[in-house]
Amino acid sequence: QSIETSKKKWSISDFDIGKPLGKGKFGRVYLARETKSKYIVALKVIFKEQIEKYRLHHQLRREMEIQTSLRHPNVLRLYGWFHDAERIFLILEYAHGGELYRQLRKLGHLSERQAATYIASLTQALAYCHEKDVIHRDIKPENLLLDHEGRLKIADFGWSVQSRSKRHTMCGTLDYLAPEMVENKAHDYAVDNWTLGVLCYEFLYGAPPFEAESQTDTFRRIMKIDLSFPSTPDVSAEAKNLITRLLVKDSSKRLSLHKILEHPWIVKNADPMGICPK
Ligand SMILES: CC(=O)NC[C@@H]1CCN(c2c(Cl)cnc3[nH]c(-c4cn(C)nc4C)nc23)C1
Repeated sequence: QSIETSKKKWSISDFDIGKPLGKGKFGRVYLARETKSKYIVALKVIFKEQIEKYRLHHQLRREMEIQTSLRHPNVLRLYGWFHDAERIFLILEYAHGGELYRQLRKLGHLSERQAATYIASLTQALAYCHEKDVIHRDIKPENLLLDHEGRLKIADFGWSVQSRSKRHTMCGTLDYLAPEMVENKAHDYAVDNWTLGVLCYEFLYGAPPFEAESQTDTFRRIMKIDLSFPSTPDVSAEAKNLITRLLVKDSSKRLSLHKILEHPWIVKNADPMGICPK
């Protein structure tokens, strides 16, 4: 039985539980090994009474349906799930490299090649998700993991929606919210394009573009598109051009995912294998 076969009825006795890896939105995540195959996974444990208390059934079910259906090298796999009396267990792909966030904090900011490689990977993953009518809406460094080769993996679809229609619900921290979400207006796929602009800026400068002391000030800066580029680190004009063409208030005027992949800065700097050699 490989971990990939979905027919198998898994249970907690099929796994040796290892160290805690951190906490996701609804519960904790542990390193775990499937006893027979010795396959390493991340096991996300969610307490049913937490889900009931916050009435997050539909959201959790949606996260599971979405993540199970997605197959992309830059999207963390959900292999399957099982439950017991009080807990739900998600059997997730284990990303050996950990959270991209930690690498960003450690390095301060990334090189243009590394940043372009991650943005290209994210763009390809989002293009794939949008083809499957999935808007992630919560792409931020904490939800980005790295595999053993340094390849980016989007995790945590807790806030994503399967939708054709426009969406209205608030979510995520403010720094990454597009104007139409900040204004709680109907929004569509283009929110993810905006977020790519925010992330590209943060990868290159080490902080998001509209960071401010208070949420109110961040709101204001987003609504005004109050974008400025520090003089250090020295960032190429092409990188600034891409960021400027994504952080556009009118969502219909943002650079499309396909146009991002053709942008000179991406073409010149992104590593085609999604792994930026050190
Ligand atoms: C996106 C998200 O759900 N973040 C919260 C959970 C924290 C650990 N989660 C992991 C998930 Cl869901 C999958 N793989 C992981 N690998 C790691 C990790 C590896 N190292 C060396 N350090 C860490 C940490 N963590 C995970 C996800």
